[in-house]
Amino acid sequence: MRLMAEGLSAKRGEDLIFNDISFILDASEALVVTGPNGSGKSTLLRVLAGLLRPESGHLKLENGPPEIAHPSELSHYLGHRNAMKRELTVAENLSFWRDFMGDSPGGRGATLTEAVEAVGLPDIAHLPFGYLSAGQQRRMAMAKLVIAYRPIWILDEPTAALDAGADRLFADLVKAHLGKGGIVIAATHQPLGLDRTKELHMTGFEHLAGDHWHDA
Ligand SMILES: Nc1ncnc2c1ncn2[C@@H]1O[C@H](COP(=O)(O)OP(=O)(O)OP(=O)(O)O)[C@@H](O)[C@H]1O
Repeated sequence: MRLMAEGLSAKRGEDLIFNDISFILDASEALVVTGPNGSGKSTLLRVLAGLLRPESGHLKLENGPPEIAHPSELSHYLGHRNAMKRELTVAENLSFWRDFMGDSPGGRGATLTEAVEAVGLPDIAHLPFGYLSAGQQRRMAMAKLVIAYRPIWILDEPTAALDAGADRLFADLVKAHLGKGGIVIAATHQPLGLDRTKELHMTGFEHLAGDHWHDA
């Protein structure tokens, strides 16, 4: 599978936030999007997730499932907010997401037990989401990534509120996903602990895109 962004630009209100962004990601590749506050990282991720229409340019998928009209149909999007109902239990929230998202062709999501174990919190799925600490809430939001199978993960500041242990756990989840041929695009101010990533540095109109492979 190959995900290609060609000449993307996006507006917020009347303002052009970024212009002419292109990249190519093959299976097992990660793109880390960096840049100062307000440079357009979240806006770009929302475009990639199909939540915001680009002003110009397009996204293309090569060698993907034939029935897919837009790459967003194969994507998980984890935004700044966790998108979980505070009044429902963790188990109810995750079950909702599993049923709502369904699995993309070519894979199967984890069971509820496997998903909460994957984020290191096997014993609190019966609690209302609102009872959890900020870090526990973020970890449970990550469990959404594995409870329904999606080959493309789009992650906005995924490790905000996480402690060092959860950082490592998250890096392991991402590595496992890449190891199975997944694609990851993550906006972050902190290193994700990945060995090799492509990097896109956003600076408003003057962004630097390229194959900057980093060794950890
Ligand atoms: N809904 C909106 N309406 C109008 N302008 C917006 C909207 N959302 C974001 N913007 C503007 O778009 C620009 C880019 O914002 P964006 O959230 O994409 O930046 P970012 O790089 O993700 O920032 P941060 O590192 O602070 O999360 C900012 O100038 C912001 O004020």
